[in-house]
Amino acid sequence: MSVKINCLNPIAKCGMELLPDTYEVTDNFADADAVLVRSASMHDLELSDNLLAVARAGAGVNNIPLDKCAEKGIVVFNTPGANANGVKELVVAALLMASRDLVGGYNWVKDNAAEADIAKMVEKQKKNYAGNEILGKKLGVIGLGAIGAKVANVALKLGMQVYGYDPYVSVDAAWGLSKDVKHITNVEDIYRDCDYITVHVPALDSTKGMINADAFALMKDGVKILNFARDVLVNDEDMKAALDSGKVAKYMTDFPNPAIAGYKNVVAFPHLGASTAESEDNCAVMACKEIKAYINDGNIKNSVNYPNVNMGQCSDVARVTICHKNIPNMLTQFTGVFSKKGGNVSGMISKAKGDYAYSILDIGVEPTADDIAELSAIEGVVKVRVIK
Ligand SMILES: NC(=O)C1=CN([C@@H]2O[C@H](COP(=O)(O)OP(=O)(O)OC[C@H]3O[C@@H](n4cnc5c(N)ncnc54)[C@H](O)[C@@H]3O)[C@@H](O)[C@H]2O)C=CC1
Ligand SMILES: O=C(O)C(=O)COP(=O)(O)O
Repeated sequence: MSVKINCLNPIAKCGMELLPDTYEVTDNFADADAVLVRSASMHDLELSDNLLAVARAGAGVNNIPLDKCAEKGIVVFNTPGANANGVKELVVAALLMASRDLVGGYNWVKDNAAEADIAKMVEKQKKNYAGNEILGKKLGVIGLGAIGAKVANVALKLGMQVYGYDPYVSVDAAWGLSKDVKHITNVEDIYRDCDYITVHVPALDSTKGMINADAFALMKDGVKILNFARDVLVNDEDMKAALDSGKVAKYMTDFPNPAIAGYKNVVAFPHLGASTAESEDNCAVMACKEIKAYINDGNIKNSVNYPNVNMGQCSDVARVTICHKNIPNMLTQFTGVFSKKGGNVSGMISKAKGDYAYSILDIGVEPTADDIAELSAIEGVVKVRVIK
């Protein structure tokens, strides 16, 4: 079995090295069985019928057409938490940079580096770059997933009072969260009370533009906003008005766009959150393991559009996997294809996620082309694969 992998972004070598020798890298997207991607947008790409899987080496999947992939039986993975520490550390830097005018001070020194009496000038100039401390200040964290929980915990260690809001927090993330984070159930309490607000939610229809004029109206004057999640979470025009009025003292973001890049009191970075050697390695390793487990054994871990399913390795004659719609009466139809010719189904697992489901069947007979055609013809079946 030869498997063709296409990388839409560079993927760290230590991940690629985990792929077996039977895998080869292709530059041709249309030819690929599996795709590895970071932030490259896939929305305008034609998805071929042979494409089985996409692994996003990272967290956010807003660059991938998830529904279109599900409809074509393309399983999309991400790498939960693999770059969270990288982002957390950059957010800590941003918290400090929002408080001390490191950028202004640094630029002043650079501009005056040739002055012979610079050491003397510094003592006169420094008042222009004075700031405040974060100790004792209130930080609101919106979204307590892999990144938000880490940011909340480290901010407590830096002496901040931390307010956390996440109505859908996972059990894992909640376990990792310090009990000293104040549990907020109405996001407006964060807007009203906090000196710093940081957002760590995915870009969804429900979160787009959430930081807008209504939210600013509730906030303290001089609030500092940190956005290391996605630019679309913030309404740019409302942000510019809030910066103009002084409602927002600083907007720290990893997502510059033409509307806010270069705007007064905006400090923007070129999407650096996950750009550390450690995060890139962690994401690549997790993504490549996910692809290998799916392509070689049909097992799904960390998918965002199909359910997680693990049936280990096949010890019977053959394994057939089926991506299908989450509708009644599918399993009896699947087993029927094999049982009517005396084929024993020795193992079966089926799980659903939203409108889609995924089933694995281990069987005691070699499936024929007719069997596969029969399975594929069942209404609601999206993709059938013979693994072994
Ligand atoms: N700057 C960068 O380089 C990076 C940015 N990101 C961005 O950060 C986001 C978060 O990443 P992770 O923490 O790893 O993801 P995660 O999936 O672990 O956490 C997201 C959290 O947001 C919560 N959430 C969803 N809707 C919400 C709402 N309306 N209000 C409050 N909470 C809500 C979820 O319940 C979940 O706990 C990603 O989706 C991505 O957009 C992620 C990694 C790197
Ligand atoms: O993981 C994420 O959501 C990120 O934003 C990181 O993006 P990147 O892999 O650095 O292009």
